[in-house]
Amino acid sequence: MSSFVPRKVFPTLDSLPRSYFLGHHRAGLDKMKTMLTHIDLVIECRDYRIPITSRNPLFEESLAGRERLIVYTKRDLGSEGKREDKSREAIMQQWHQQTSVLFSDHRDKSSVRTVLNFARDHARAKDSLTGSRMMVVGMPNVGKSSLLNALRQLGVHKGKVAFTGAQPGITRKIGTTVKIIEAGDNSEAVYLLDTPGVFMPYVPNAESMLKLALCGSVKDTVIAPTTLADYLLYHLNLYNPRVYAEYASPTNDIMGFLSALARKTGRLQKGGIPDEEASALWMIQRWRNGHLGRFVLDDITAECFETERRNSEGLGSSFNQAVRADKEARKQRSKQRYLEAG
Ligand SMILES: Nc1nc2c(ncn2[C@@H]2O[C@H](COP(=O)(O)OP(=O)(O)OP(=O)(O)O)[C@@H](O)[C@H]2O)c(=O)[nH]1
Repeated sequence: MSSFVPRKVFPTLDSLPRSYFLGHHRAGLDKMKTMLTHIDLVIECRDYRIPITSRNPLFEESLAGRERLIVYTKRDLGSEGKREDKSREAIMQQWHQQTSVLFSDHRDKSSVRTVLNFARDHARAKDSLTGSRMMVVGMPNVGKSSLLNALRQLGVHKGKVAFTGAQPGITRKIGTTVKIIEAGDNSEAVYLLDTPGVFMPYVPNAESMLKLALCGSVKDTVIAPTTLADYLLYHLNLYNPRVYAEYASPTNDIMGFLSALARKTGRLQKGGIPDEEASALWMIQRWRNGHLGRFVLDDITAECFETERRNSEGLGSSFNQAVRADKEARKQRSKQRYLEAG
C-alpha cells in the first residue's frame, strides 16, 4: 500500500463521443421556451457530484429572464457528512451570488422541506390569485422527477406521479402541472411542471463526457463500460484505494481490477473466464448507489466555476455548430427516408 501511487491525471481520450443531444431534448427545450411566460420560478437541478460539469449553458440562453433556483441534487452521493462538505457548499453558494442555491437528497425530508419552503416563500411574495407555477429543469437523470415526487409527498401528502429510473430519458415529454403546495391562509397553491432532461449540444472536453456518463446523464451504451470503469478507478484511487479493499489491492490496472472483481463476485463466462464488461457495469452501479465512496468529481475552488463559465461562453460557436450539424443530420435522415419511401 505504501508504494502505491495513484494516477494524477487521466489520459485524454480524443475519440470519445462528445454529443448526446437527442430529438426529445430539443423538442423539450423548445416547448419549455414557449411555456416560460406562464412560469414564475425555474428550479434548475444540477448534480452535486459534478456541480460544474452538469451546468447546461443552454438553460442560461433559453430560459433567461425567469427567476431561478439552483438545486444541487444527490447530495447524499457526493458528501460524507463531514466538515469539508460545509466548506465545499459555501464555495458553491459563492459561485451564484445572484441566484438562490439549495442542496437536496430526495429521501431526506429536511432538505426537501428547504426546497418546499423556498417555493412557498416565492409564491407568497408573488401573491397571485391563481396560484404559482414552477418548472423543474436539468440535465438527464439529474433527479428532477424524484425531486418533484418528494416535494409532492411532503407538500400535499400524495404519492409518486412522475416515473423515475436509473437510466436517462425516463421523462420524455413535459407533463401536466402537479400540485406541491395547497392554497392556505397566506398563499395560493403552488404547481410544479416536470420536464425532460436536456443534454448540452456539445460537451467541451472528453473528461467532462466521462463525468456525465459516470453520473448517468448519458445511456450506458454510449461509452464502453471498461473505459468508464477505468475513469472511476482513477477517482477511487484519488479518493481512497481502501474503498475497494474487499475486491483487490490498490491498482491502476483496470483490466486486472475487473478480473479480480469478476472472480470475487462470480461474474464469469463459460470456462471460468472473467466477464470484465459485466464487472465494469456492476462497479459503476455500486458507485452510483453510494457503495464505493461518496465524493465529488469536479474540482471545487472559488475560481473554477467562473473559469468554466468563461470557457463555455467561448464555446458558443461550437454549441451553435453542434446544433447546426444536428439539424443538417436530421434533414439528411428525413431526405433519405423520403427517397426510400419512393
Ligand atoms: N441517492 C440519490 N439518488 C437520487 C436522488 N435523486 C434522484 N436519484 C436517483 O437518480 C435516478 C434518476 O432520477 P430521476 O428523478 O428519474 O431523474 P430525472 O432527472 O427525472 O431523469 P430524466 O427522466 O432522464 O430527465 C433514479 O434512480 C433516482 O432514484 C438523490 O437525491 N439521491
